[in-house]
Amino acid sequence: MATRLRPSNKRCTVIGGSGFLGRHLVEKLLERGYSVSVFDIRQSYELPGVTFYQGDLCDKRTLLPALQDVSLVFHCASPAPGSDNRELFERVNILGTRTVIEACVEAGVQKLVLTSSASVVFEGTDIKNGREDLPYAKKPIDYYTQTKIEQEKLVLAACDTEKNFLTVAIRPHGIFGPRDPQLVPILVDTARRGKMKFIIGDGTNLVDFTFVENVVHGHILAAEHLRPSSPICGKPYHITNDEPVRFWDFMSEVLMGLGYAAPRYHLPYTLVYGLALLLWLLALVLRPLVSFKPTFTPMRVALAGTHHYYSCERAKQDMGYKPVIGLKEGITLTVQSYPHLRRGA
Ligand SMILES: NC(=O)C1=CN([C@@H]2O[C@H](COP(=O)(O)OP(=O)(O)OC[C@H]3O[C@@H](n4cnc5c(N)ncnc54)[C@H](OP(=O)(O)O)[C@@H]3O)[C@@H](O)[C@H]2O)C=CC1
Ligand SMILES: CC(C)=CCC[C@@H](C)[C@H]1CC[C@H]2C3=C(CC[C@]12C)[C@@]1(C)CCC(=O)C[C@@H]1CC3
Repeated sequence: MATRLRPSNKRCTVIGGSGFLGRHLVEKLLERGYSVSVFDIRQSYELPGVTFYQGDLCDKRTLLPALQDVSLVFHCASPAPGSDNRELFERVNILGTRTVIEACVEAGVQKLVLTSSASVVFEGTDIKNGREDLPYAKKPIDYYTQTKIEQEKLVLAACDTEKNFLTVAIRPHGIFGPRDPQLVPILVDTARRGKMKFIIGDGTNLVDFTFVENVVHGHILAAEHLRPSSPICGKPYHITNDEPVRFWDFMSEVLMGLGYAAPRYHLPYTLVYGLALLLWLLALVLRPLVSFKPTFTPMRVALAGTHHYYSCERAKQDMGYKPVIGLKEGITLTVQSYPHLRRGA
Protein backbone atom coordinates (compact mmCIF):
# COMPACT_ATOMS: atom_id res chain seq x y z
CA MET A 1 0.00 0.00 0.00
CA ALA A 2 1.39 3.44 -0.92
CA THR A 3 2.30 5.57 2.13
CA ARG A 4 0.36 8.83 2.24
CA LEU A 5 2.56 11.87 2.62
CA ARG A 6 1.86 13.86 5.78
CA PRO A 7 0.31 17.12 4.55
CA SER A 8 2.67 20.00 5.15
CA ASN A 9 1.01 23.17 6.43
CA LYS A 10 2.50 25.01 3.47
CA ARG A 11 0.84 22.80 0.85
CA CYS A 12 -2.39 24.25 -0.38
CA THR A 13 -4.92 24.11 -3.19
CA VAL A 14 -6.73 27.08 -4.68
CA ILE A 15 -10.10 26.11 -6.16
CA GLY A 16 -10.86 28.81 -8.73
CA GLY A 17 -7.14 29.60 -8.99
CA SER A 18 -7.38 30.48 -12.69
CA GLY A 19 -9.74 33.38 -11.98
CA PHE A 20 -8.99 37.02 -11.17
CA LEU A 21 -8.70 36.77 -7.37
CA GLY A 22 -7.50 33.16 -7.48
CA ARG A 23 -4.48 33.93 -9.61
CA HIS A 24 -3.41 36.88 -7.42
CA LEU A 25 -3.77 34.58 -4.40
CA VAL A 26 -1.66 31.87 -6.07
CA GLU A 27 1.10 34.38 -6.89
CA LYS A 28 1.25 35.67 -3.30
CA LEU A 29 1.19 32.16 -1.81
CA LEU A 30 4.17 31.17 -3.98
CA GLU A 31 6.00 34.32 -2.88
CA ARG A 32 5.38 33.28 0.74
CA GLY A 33 6.87 29.83 0.21
CA TYR A 34 3.69 27.77 -0.14
CA SER A 35 3.53 24.96 -2.64
CA VAL A 36 0.36 25.48 -4.62
CA SER A 37 -2.06 23.40 -6.68
CA VAL A 38 -4.86 24.98 -8.68
CA PHE A 39 -8.20 23.34 -9.38
CA ASP A 40 -10.33 25.16 -11.94
CA ILE A 41 -12.67 24.48 -14.82
CA ARG A 42 -10.11 26.17 -17.07
CA GLN A 43 -6.35 26.72 -17.07
CA SER A 44 -5.64 30.35 -17.93
CA TYR A 45 -1.87 30.55 -17.29
CA GLU A 46 1.21 28.55 -16.39
CA LEU A 47 3.53 29.28 -13.47
CA PRO A 48 6.61 27.40 -12.28
CA GLY A 49 5.81 25.58 -9.06
CA VAL A 50 2.05 25.41 -9.66
CA THR A 51 0.33 22.11 -10.47
CA PHE A 52 -2.92 22.50 -12.38
CA TYR A 53 -5.92 20.20 -12.11
CA GLN A 54 -8.70 20.93 -14.53
CA GLY A 55 -12.30 19.98 -13.77
CA ASP A 56 -15.70 20.89 -12.43
CA LEU A 57 -15.76 21.26 -8.64
CA CYS A 58 -19.17 19.58 -8.60
CA ASP A 59 -17.47 16.32 -9.58
CA LYS A 60 -15.85 14.86 -6.48
CA ARG A 61 -13.85 12.28 -8.43
CA THR A 62 -11.99 14.95 -10.41
CA LEU A 63 -11.61 17.20 -7.38
CA LEU A 64 -10.13 14.64 -4.96
CA PRO A 65 -6.70 14.24 -6.66
CA ALA A 66 -6.14 18.01 -6.29
CA LEU A 67 -6.63 17.74 -2.51
CA GLN A 68 -4.27 14.88 -1.73
CA ASP A 69 -1.58 15.66 0.89
CA VAL A 70 -2.82 19.22 1.21
CA SER A 71 -3.65 20.77 4.60
CA LEU A 72 -5.21 24.02 3.39
CA VAL A 73 -7.80 24.77 0.70
CA PHE A 74 -8.99 28.14 -0.58
CA HIS A 75 -12.36 28.01 -2.37
CA CYS A 76 -12.74 31.06 -4.59
CA ALA A 77 -14.55 29.58 -7.59
CA SER A 78 -17.95 30.86 -8.64
CA PRO A 79 -19.84 31.52 -11.86
CA ALA A 80 -19.52 35.20 -12.87
CA PRO A 81 -22.03 37.37 -10.94
CA GLY A 82 -23.31 38.96 -14.17
CA SER A 83 -24.94 35.70 -15.29
CA ASP A 84 -28.66 35.22 -14.77
CA ASN A 85 -28.48 31.43 -14.77
CA ARG A 86 -30.18 30.26 -11.59
CA GLU A 87 -29.53 26.58 -12.24
CA LEU A 88 -25.78 27.20 -12.74
CA PHE A 89 -25.46 29.25 -9.53
CA GLU A 90 -27.34 26.62 -7.51
CA ARG A 91 -25.31 23.78 -8.97
CA VAL A 92 -21.87 25.37 -8.53
CA ASN A 93 -22.29 27.52 -5.42
CA ILE A 94 -24.53 25.23 -3.37
CA LEU A 95 -24.16 21.62 -4.58
CA GLY A 96 -20.55 22.24 -5.63
CA THR A 97 -19.63 23.72 -2.25
CA ARG A 98 -21.17 20.70 -0.52
CA THR A 99 -18.94 18.56 -2.73
CA VAL A 100 -15.89 20.69 -1.87
CA ILE A 101 -16.56 20.20 1.87
CA GLU A 102 -17.06 16.44 1.50
CA ALA A 103 -13.94 16.11 -0.62
CA CYS A 104 -11.87 18.14 1.89
CA VAL A 105 -13.02 15.94 4.76
CA GLU A 106 -12.39 12.77 2.76
CA ALA A 107 -8.90 13.92 1.75
CA GLY A 108 -7.96 14.92 5.31
CA VAL A 109 -7.74 18.66 4.60
CA GLN A 110 -7.63 20.61 7.88
CA LYS A 111 -8.48 24.16 6.84
CA LEU A 112 -10.96 25.58 4.33
CA VAL A 113 -11.02 29.31 3.56
CA LEU A 114 -14.06 30.39 1.55
CA THR A 115 -14.29 33.54 -0.53
CA SER A 116 -17.78 34.70 0.31
CA SER A 117 -19.01 38.23 -0.38
CA ALA A 118 -20.13 41.23 1.67
CA SER A 119 -23.20 41.27 -0.58
CA VAL A 120 -24.69 38.36 1.41
CA VAL A 121 -26.28 41.01 3.64
CA PHE A 122 -27.14 43.51 0.88
CA GLU A 123 -30.81 43.87 -0.17
CA GLY A 124 -30.48 46.93 -2.38
CA THR A 125 -30.85 49.48 0.44
CA ASP A 126 -28.23 51.49 2.36
CA ILE A 127 -25.65 49.72 4.54
CA LYS A 128 -23.33 52.03 6.46
CA ASN A 129 -20.35 50.52 8.25
CA GLY A 130 -22.14 47.14 8.30
CA ARG A 131 -20.77 44.57 10.71
CA GLU A 132 -20.72 40.80 10.30
CA ASP A 133 -23.68 40.37 12.66
CA LEU A 134 -26.09 41.92 10.14
CA PRO A 135 -28.64 39.25 9.14
CA TYR A 136 -28.32 37.56 5.76
CA ALA A 137 -30.41 39.29 3.08
CA LYS A 138 -34.00 38.04 3.27
CA LYS A 139 -34.62 39.20 -0.28
CA PRO A 140 -31.23 38.79 -2.00
CA ILE A 141 -30.89 41.01 -5.07
CA ASP A 142 -30.02 38.17 -7.49
CA TYR A 143 -29.30 34.42 -7.78
CA TYR A 144 -25.59 35.06 -7.30
CA THR A 145 -26.19 36.63 -3.87
CA GLN A 146 -28.85 34.07 -2.95
CA THR A 147 -26.45 31.18 -3.59
CA LYS A 148 -23.46 32.95 -1.98
CA ILE A 149 -25.56 33.07 1.22
CA GLU A 150 -26.24 29.34 1.12
CA GLN A 151 -22.60 28.66 0.28
CA GLU A 152 -21.33 30.67 3.26
CA LYS A 153 -23.79 28.98 5.63
CA LEU A 154 -22.63 25.52 4.46
CA VAL A 155 -18.94 26.28 4.90
CA LEU A 156 -19.28 27.90 8.32
CA ALA A 157 -21.55 25.11 9.60
CA ALA A 158 -18.95 22.53 8.53
CA CYS A 159 -16.38 23.92 10.98
CA ASP A 160 -15.65 21.18 13.50
CA THR A 161 -12.76 21.70 15.92
CA GLU A 162 -13.16 18.17 17.36
CA LYS A 163 -12.59 16.65 13.94
CA ASN A 164 -9.86 19.20 13.21
CA PHE A 165 -11.68 20.55 10.15
CA LEU A 166 -11.61 24.35 10.47
CA THR A 167 -13.41 26.82 8.24
CA VAL A 168 -13.66 30.58 7.85
CA ALA A 169 -15.33 32.87 5.29
CA ILE A 170 -13.84 36.05 3.87
CA ARG A 171 -16.35 38.63 2.66
CA PRO A 172 -14.67 41.07 0.26
CA HIS A 173 -16.49 43.90 -1.45
CA GLY A 174 -15.97 45.43 -4.90
CA ILE A 175 -12.64 43.79 -5.74
CA PHE A 176 -10.59 45.69 -8.31
CA GLY A 177 -7.05 45.51 -9.64
CA PRO A 178 -4.94 44.35 -12.58
CA ARG A 179 -6.54 41.60 -14.72
CA ASP A 180 -10.02 42.12 -13.23
CA PRO A 181 -12.44 40.96 -15.93
CA GLN A 182 -15.46 42.83 -14.54
CA LEU A 183 -15.24 46.28 -13.05
CA VAL A 184 -12.90 48.21 -15.37
CA PRO A 185 -13.95 46.38 -18.56
CA ILE A 186 -17.68 46.98 -17.85
CA LEU A 187 -16.98 50.60 -17.01
CA VAL A 188 -14.93 51.23 -20.16
CA ASP A 189 -17.42 49.40 -22.35
CA THR A 190 -20.21 51.58 -20.93
CA ALA A 191 -18.12 54.72 -21.53
CA ARG A 192 -17.25 53.69 -25.10
CA ARG A 193 -20.96 53.24 -25.82
CA GLY A 194 -21.54 56.80 -24.62
CA LYS A 195 -23.58 55.68 -21.58
CA MET A 196 -21.33 57.00 -18.80
CA LYS A 197 -22.71 60.53 -18.79
CA PHE A 198 -25.07 60.21 -15.84
CA ILE A 199 -24.73 60.05 -12.08
CA ILE A 200 -27.53 58.08 -10.46
CA GLY A 201 -28.85 60.01 -7.44
CA ASP A 202 -26.94 62.88 -5.82
CA GLY A 203 -23.58 61.08 -6.18
CA THR A 204 -22.73 61.14 -2.46
CA ASN A 205 -23.30 57.43 -1.75
CA LEU A 206 -20.29 55.76 -0.13
CA VAL A 207 -19.11 52.31 -1.19
CA ASP A 208 -16.19 49.97 -0.47
CA PHE A 209 -13.89 49.10 -3.34
CA THR A 210 -11.15 46.70 -2.34
CA PHE A 211 -7.80 46.39 -4.07
CA VAL A 212 -7.18 42.74 -4.91
CA GLU A 213 -3.91 42.51 -2.92
CA ASN A 214 -5.77 43.46 0.25
CA VAL A 215 -8.28 40.70 -0.40
CA VAL A 216 -5.41 38.24 -0.88
CA HIS A 217 -3.79 39.48 2.34
CA GLY A 218 -7.05 38.88 4.24
CA HIS A 219 -7.29 35.32 2.89
CA ILE A 220 -3.72 34.44 3.88
CA LEU A 221 -4.09 35.99 7.33
CA ALA A 222 -7.26 33.97 7.85
CA ALA A 223 -5.54 30.75 6.77
CA GLU A 224 -2.61 31.41 9.07
CA HIS A 225 -4.84 32.27 12.07
CA LEU A 226 -7.10 29.26 11.62
CA ARG A 227 -6.23 27.04 14.58
CA PRO A 228 -8.57 25.02 16.86
CA SER A 229 -8.38 27.62 19.65
CA SER A 230 -8.76 30.63 17.36
CA PRO A 231 -11.82 32.95 17.58
CA ILE A 232 -12.00 33.00 13.78
CA CYS A 233 -13.19 29.36 13.46
CA GLY A 234 -16.58 29.17 11.73
CA LYS A 235 -16.93 32.95 11.37
CA PRO A 236 -17.29 35.41 8.46
CA TYR A 237 -14.93 38.41 8.08
CA HIS A 238 -15.35 41.58 6.05
CA ILE A 239 -12.21 42.46 4.15
CA THR A 240 -12.20 45.85 2.45
CA ASN A 241 -9.83 48.75 1.81
CA ASP A 242 -11.34 50.34 4.93
CA GLU A 243 -11.62 53.61 2.99
CA PRO A 244 -15.24 54.02 1.85
CA VAL A 245 -15.35 56.27 -1.20
CA ARG A 246 -18.14 57.93 -3.17
CA PHE A 247 -19.15 55.37 -5.83
CA TRP A 248 -19.14 58.07 -8.50
CA ASP A 249 -15.77 59.53 -7.44
CA PHE A 250 -14.20 56.09 -7.76
CA MET A 251 -15.77 55.55 -11.20
CA SER A 252 -14.70 59.04 -12.31
CA GLU A 253 -11.12 58.52 -11.19
CA VAL A 254 -10.79 55.26 -13.10
CA LEU A 255 -12.48 56.74 -16.18
CA MET A 256 -10.35 59.89 -16.20
CA GLY A 257 -7.21 57.82 -15.55
CA LEU A 258 -7.98 55.97 -18.77
CA GLY A 259 -8.73 59.16 -20.71
CA TYR A 260 -12.55 59.14 -20.61
CA ALA A 261 -14.82 61.92 -19.38
CA ALA A 262 -16.33 61.58 -15.92
CA PRO A 263 -20.16 61.41 -15.64
CA ARG A 264 -21.71 64.85 -14.97
CA TYR A 265 -25.51 64.89 -15.23
CA HIS A 266 -27.69 63.71 -12.35
CA LEU A 267 -30.70 61.42 -12.70
CA PRO A 268 -33.09 60.66 -9.80
CA TYR A 269 -32.38 57.24 -8.26
CA THR A 270 -36.02 56.10 -8.09
CA LEU A 271 -36.58 56.96 -11.75
CA VAL A 272 -33.56 54.97 -12.94
CA TYR A 273 -34.32 52.06 -10.61
CA GLY A 274 -37.95 51.96 -11.84
CA LEU A 275 -36.82 52.00 -15.49
CA ALA A 276 -34.26 49.26 -14.83
CA LEU A 277 -36.96 47.14 -13.20
CA LEU A 278 -39.24 47.63 -16.22
CA LEU A 279 -36.47 46.70 -18.63
CA TRP A 280 -35.62 43.64 -16.58
CA LEU A 281 -39.26 42.50 -16.61
CA LEU A 282 -39.46 43.13 -20.34
CA ALA A 283 -36.32 41.07 -20.93
CA LEU A 284 -37.85 38.27 -18.84
CA VAL A 285 -41.16 38.28 -20.73
CA LEU A 286 -39.49 38.50 -24.15
CA ARG A 287 -36.80 35.92 -23.35
CA PRO A 288 -38.39 33.11 -25.43
CA LEU A 289 -38.47 35.43 -28.49
CA VAL A 290 -35.46 37.75 -28.20
CA SER A 291 -32.52 37.85 -25.85
CA PHE A 292 -31.06 41.19 -24.75
CA LYS A 293 -28.93 42.13 -21.75
CA PRO A 294 -29.72 45.62 -20.40
CA THR A 295 -26.73 47.64 -19.05
CA PHE A 296 -28.90 49.12 -16.32
CA THR A 297 -30.14 46.13 -14.33
CA PRO A 298 -31.92 46.81 -11.00
CA MET A 299 -28.97 45.19 -9.21
CA ARG A 300 -26.43 47.46 -10.89
CA VAL A 301 -28.53 50.55 -10.27
CA ALA A 302 -28.82 49.62 -6.58
CA LEU A 303 -25.05 49.08 -6.38
CA ALA A 304 -24.41 52.43 -8.05
CA GLY A 305 -26.95 54.48 -6.11
CA THR A 306 -26.92 53.30 -2.48
CA HIS A 307 -24.45 53.33 0.40
CA HIS A 308 -22.81 49.95 0.96
CA TYR A 309 -19.70 49.93 3.06
CA TYR A 310 -18.63 47.59 5.81
CA SER A 311 -16.61 47.60 9.01
CA CYS A 312 -13.49 45.38 9.09
CA GLU A 313 -13.04 45.89 12.83
CA ARG A 314 -13.51 42.15 13.47
CA ALA A 315 -10.74 41.23 11.02
CA LYS A 316 -8.46 43.85 12.58
CA GLN A 317 -9.07 42.51 16.09
CA ASP A 318 -9.03 38.77 15.44
CA MET A 319 -6.31 38.52 12.82
CA GLY A 320 -4.48 41.84 12.77
CA TYR A 321 -5.83 42.80 9.34
CA LYS A 322 -4.75 46.12 7.86
CA PRO A 323 -4.94 46.95 4.15
CA VAL A 324 -1.52 46.72 2.52
CA ILE A 325 -2.31 49.00 -0.45
CA GLY A 326 -4.25 52.26 -0.09
CA LEU A 327 -7.13 53.15 -2.39
CA LYS A 328 -5.28 55.84 -4.35
CA GLU A 329 -2.29 53.61 -5.04
CA GLY A 330 -4.64 50.74 -5.93
CA ILE A 331 -6.42 52.91 -8.50
CA THR A 332 -3.08 54.03 -10.02
CA LEU A 333 -1.81 50.43 -10.28
CA THR A 334 -5.11 49.35 -11.82
CA VAL A 335 -5.27 52.14 -14.40
CA GLN A 336 -1.65 51.49 -15.42
CA SER A 337 -2.42 47.83 -15.98
CA TYR A 338 -5.05 48.47 -18.68
CA PRO A 339 -3.16 50.27 -21.50
CA HIS A 340 -5.37 48.49 -24.06
CA LEU A 341 -8.52 50.01 -22.51
CA ARG A 342 -7.28 53.61 -22.73
CA ARG A 343 -9.33 55.99 -24.83
CA GLY A 344 -8.20 55.70 -28.46
CA ALA A 345 -6.16 52.51 -27.90
N1 LIG B 1 -14.89 40.21 -8.01
C1 LIG B 1 -15.52 40.76 -6.98
O1 LIG B 1 -15.72 41.98 -6.90
C2 LIG B 1 -15.97 39.91 -5.84
C3 LIG B 1 -15.81 38.53 -5.87
N2 LIG B 1 -16.21 37.78 -4.79
C4 LIG B 1 -16.00 36.32 -4.82
O2 LIG B 1 -14.63 36.07 -5.07
C5 LIG B 1 -14.48 34.84 -5.75
C6 LIG B 1 -13.55 35.04 -6.92
O3 LIG B 1 -14.10 36.00 -7.79
P1 LIG B 1 -13.37 36.45 -9.12
O4 LIG B 1 -11.94 36.10 -9.04
O5 LIG B 1 -13.78 37.84 -9.37
O6 LIG B 1 -14.10 35.52 -10.18
P2 LIG B 1 -13.52 34.81 -11.49
O7 LIG B 1 -14.70 34.50 -12.34
O8 LIG B 1 -12.43 35.61 -12.08
O9 LIG B 1 -12.89 33.46 -10.93
C7 LIG B 1 -13.63 32.32 -10.58
C8 LIG B 1 -12.97 31.09 -11.19
O10 LIG B 1 -13.73 29.94 -10.86
C9 LIG B 1 -13.92 29.17 -12.03
N3 LIG B 1 -15.09 28.30 -11.92
C10 LIG B 1 -16.38 28.63 -12.13
N4 LIG B 1 -17.17 27.56 -12.02
C11 LIG B 1 -16.36 26.51 -11.71
C12 LIG B 1 -16.59 25.13 -11.49
N5 LIG B 1 -17.81 24.59 -11.57
N6 LIG B 1 -15.53 24.34 -11.21
C13 LIG B 1 -14.28 24.86 -11.16
N7 LIG B 1 -14.01 26.15 -11.38
C14 LIG B 1 -15.03 26.98 -11.64
C15 LIG B 1 -14.07 30.22 -13.10
O11 LIG B 1 -13.97 29.69 -14.39
P3 LIG B 1 -14.82 30.43 -15.58
O12 LIG B 1 -14.27 31.82 -15.66
O13 LIG B 1 -14.56 29.59 -16.78
O14 LIG B 1 -16.25 30.42 -15.11
C16 LIG B 1 -12.93 31.16 -12.73
O15 LIG B 1 -11.70 30.69 -13.22
C17 LIG B 1 -15.88 34.36 -6.10
O16 LIG B 1 -16.29 33.41 -5.17
C18 LIG B 1 -16.73 35.61 -5.95
O17 LIG B 1 -18.03 35.27 -5.56
C19 LIG B 1 -16.75 38.34 -3.68
C20 LIG B 1 -16.94 39.69 -3.62
C21 LIG B 1 -16.57 40.58 -4.67
C1 LIG C 1 -18.78 48.08 -5.07
C2 LIG C 1 -19.18 46.97 -5.91
C3 LIG C 1 -19.98 45.89 -5.31
C4 LIG C 1 -18.75 46.90 -7.17
C5 LIG C 1 -19.01 45.68 -7.97
C6 LIG C 1 -18.61 45.79 -9.40
C7 LIG C 1 -19.77 45.97 -10.37
C8 LIG C 1 -21.06 45.53 -9.80
C9 LIG C 1 -19.75 47.42 -10.85
C10 LIG C 1 -18.53 47.57 -11.75
C11 LIG C 1 -18.85 48.58 -12.81
C12 LIG C 1 -20.15 49.16 -12.32
C13 LIG C 1 -20.99 49.94 -13.24
C14 LIG C 1 -22.34 50.09 -12.99
C15 LIG C 1 -22.98 49.31 -11.89
C16 LIG C 1 -22.05 48.52 -10.97
C17 LIG C 1 -20.87 47.97 -11.72
C18 LIG C 1 -21.31 46.95 -12.76
C19 LIG C 1 -23.19 50.91 -13.88
C20 LIG C 1 -23.89 49.97 -14.84
C21 LIG C 1 -24.23 51.67 -13.05
C22 LIG C 1 -25.08 52.55 -13.89
C23 LIG C 1 -24.32 53.42 -14.84
O1 LIG C 1 -24.58 54.57 -15.02
C24 LIG C 1 -23.20 52.77 -15.55
C25 LIG C 1 -22.35 51.97 -14.60
C26 LIG C 1 -21.20 51.28 -15.32
C27 LIG C 1 -20.30 50.66 -14.34
